Amino acid sequence: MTTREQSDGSEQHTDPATWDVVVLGAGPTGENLADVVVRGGLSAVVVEAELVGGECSYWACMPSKALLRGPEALAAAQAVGGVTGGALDVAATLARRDGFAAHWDDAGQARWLSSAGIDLVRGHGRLTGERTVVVTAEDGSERTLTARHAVAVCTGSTAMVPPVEGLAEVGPWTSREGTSSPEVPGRLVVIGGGVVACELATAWSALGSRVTVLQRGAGLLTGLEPAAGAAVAAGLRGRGVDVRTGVQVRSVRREEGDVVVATGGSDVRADQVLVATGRAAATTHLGLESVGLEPGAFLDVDDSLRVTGVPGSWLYAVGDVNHRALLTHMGKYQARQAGAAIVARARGTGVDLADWSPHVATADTVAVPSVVFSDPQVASVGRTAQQAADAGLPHRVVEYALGNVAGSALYADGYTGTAIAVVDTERQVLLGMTLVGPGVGELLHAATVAVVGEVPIARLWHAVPAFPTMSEIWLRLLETLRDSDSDSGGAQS
Ligand SMILES: Cc1cc2nc3c(=O)[nH]c(=O)nc-3n(C[C@H](O)[C@H](O)[C@H](O)COP(=O)(O)OP(=O)(O)OC[C@H]3O[C@@H](n4cnc5c(N)ncnc54)[C@H](O)[C@@H]3O)c2cc1C
Ligand SMILES: NC(=O)c1ccc[n+]([C@@H]2O[C@H](COP(=O)([O-])OP(=O)(O)OC[C@H]3O[C@@H](n4cnc5c(N)ncnc54)[C@H](O)[C@@H]3O)[C@@H](O)[C@H]2O)c1
Repeated sequence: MTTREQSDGSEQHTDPATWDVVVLGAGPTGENLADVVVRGGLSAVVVEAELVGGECSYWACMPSKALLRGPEALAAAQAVGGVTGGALDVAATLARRDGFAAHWDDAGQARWLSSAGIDLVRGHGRLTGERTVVVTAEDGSERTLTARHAVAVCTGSTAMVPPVEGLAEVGPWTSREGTSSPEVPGRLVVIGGGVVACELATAWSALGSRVTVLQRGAGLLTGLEPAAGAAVAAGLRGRGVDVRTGVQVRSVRREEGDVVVATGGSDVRADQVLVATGRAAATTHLGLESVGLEPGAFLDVDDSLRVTGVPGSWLYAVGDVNHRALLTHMGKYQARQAGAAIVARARGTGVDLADWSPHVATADTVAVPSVVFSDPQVASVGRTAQQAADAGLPHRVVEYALGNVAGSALYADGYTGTAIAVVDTERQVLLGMTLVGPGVGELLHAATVAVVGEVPIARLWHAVPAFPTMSEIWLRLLETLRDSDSDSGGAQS
C-alpha cells in the first residue's frame, strides 16, 4: 500500500482504502485491538475524531490520578510519626497533571501507532453498511474505508448529563473539565456519588475547593461493599467535604455569578457544578441504523465481543461502548481477547467460545478489578457479598481490620482499613475481595490472581505473605475463615 506521512502522524493512502480491520476510536481499547490484530498478521487502520489515546489519557484516568497523587503522598508521609513538615504546591500539582495529560497533545501516541504498523485516519467515522465506514475530516471532506474482515467499534463513552431543569444551561463541568481545569474553584458542588464523584471530590477538596457532594442514592459507591462507600464518605467528611446522600436535585440556575442547585432540602451555592452521574454510550452519530442497531445505546456483545443482533462475524464492540466493565484495563483486556478472535476468524482457525479461552472476555463477568483512588482507597475484584447472594452462590463473608496487620501499622500511624473476602463455601475458592484503606490499590492483584485462578483456599495457606507487609492480611483472613468454619461446624451462609 502506498502511504504518505502527514505532519499530524496520520497517513494519507493513495490507493483504495481497504484494510483487514477498521477500528473506530483510538482510545486505550482501539489502540490495543489494532496492535493485537497487526501482531497477528492483519492490517489495521484506526479512525480518531479527537486525540489518539482517548478519554483515559487526557480527561480521565491519567490526569485524575495525577491530581490525587500529590495529596495522597503528602498524607501518607504525614501519617508516619517522626516525619514533619511538607506542603502541597497547588500550581505545581496542576502543572504535573498537565504533563501526565501530555498537554493534550497526542503526537507521542500517534507516533506509537505508526511504530506499531497501525494506520491512522483522523476524522469522525460512521458505519454506512456492512464492513464500510465513512470518515468525515475536520475540513468536511469524506473518505470511505472498507474492512475485509472486521470493524471494531471502540468509541467509548461520554459523560451523561441528567435532564435536570437548568443544568445544561449553567455550563456544568463534566469529567472533562473536572480533570483538566487550570483553576481551583472556590466552591464546587458535585452531583453524583460514584467513582468520578468520589475521586474528584477528593482531588479538588485537597487542592483547596470547598466541596459539596449531592448523591441521589443512600450511600456513596453503590455496587461495591457498603463498608467501602461508608469509609469514603467518612474520609471526605473528615477533610471538610459536605456529603449529602438521598438527595434529589430538582433544578440548577445561575444567580449573581453563583451556581445554585435546588434540592428537596436547602439550596447549595457554588462557583462551579460538576456532573458525575454516569456515562452514555458514544454511539449517537455512528451510523448504527445502517446495520439495524439503535443509535445512542450501548452495544450488546457476546463473550468474543462480537455485536449480537448483527448477522455474521464482522462487527465488534469493545471497551466502554459495550458497557461490560467501564475501565481502561478491562477495555484493553477485551481488546486482546477480541483481537485474538478476529485474527482466528480471519485465518479460519476457529474461535473457542468456552470460558477462559484466548478468544473470550470471561473476566468481565466474574473478576473485574478496580481501584477507587479516594482517601481511603477502595480496591475490589470479583463478587461482593450481595452479588454472590444474588447469583445464588453458597458463600461466607470474612472481614478483618487491616490496621491490625503489622505492615499496616508500620505504613501509617493509626492505620484504619478493612478487608472483606467472599468465599464460595462449596467450591472453597475466593469469589471476591474488597480492601479499604490507604495504599490498598497495590494489594489488589494477588486477589485478582486468586479469583481468576480459582485457587483453592487450602492452597492459599501455602502462599505465604512476606513479613511485615500489609499482604499479611491474607493470612489473617484465612485464619478468620478457619476459625469461623470451626465455630459454625462448617455451616454455609
Ligand atoms: C474521570 C474519570 C476517571 C477515570 N479513571 C479511571 C482509572 O483510574 N482507571 C480505569 O481503569 N478507568 C478509569 N476511567 C474509565 C476509563 O477512562 C474508560 O474506561 C476508558 O477510557 C475506556 O476506553 P475506550 O477506549 O473504550 O474509550 P475512550 O477512552 O472513550 O476512547 C474512545 C475514543 O473514540 C473516539 N471516537 C468516538 N467516536 C468516534 C467516531 N465516531 N469516530 C472516530 N473516533 C471516535 C473518541 O474521540 C475517543 O478518543 C475513568 C473515567 C473517568 C470519566
Ligand atoms: N478509578 C477508576 O477506575 C475510575 C475512576 C473514575 C471512573 N471510572 C469509571 O467510570 C465510570 C463512570 O463513573 P461515574 O462516577 O460517572 O458513574 P457511576 O455510575 O459509577 O456513578 C454515578 C452516580 O451518580 C448518582 N446519580 C445518578 N443520577 C443522579 C442525580 N440526578 N442526582 C444525584 N446523583 C445521581 C448515582 O446514584 C451513582 O452513584 C464508572 O463505571 C467507573 O468504572 C473508574
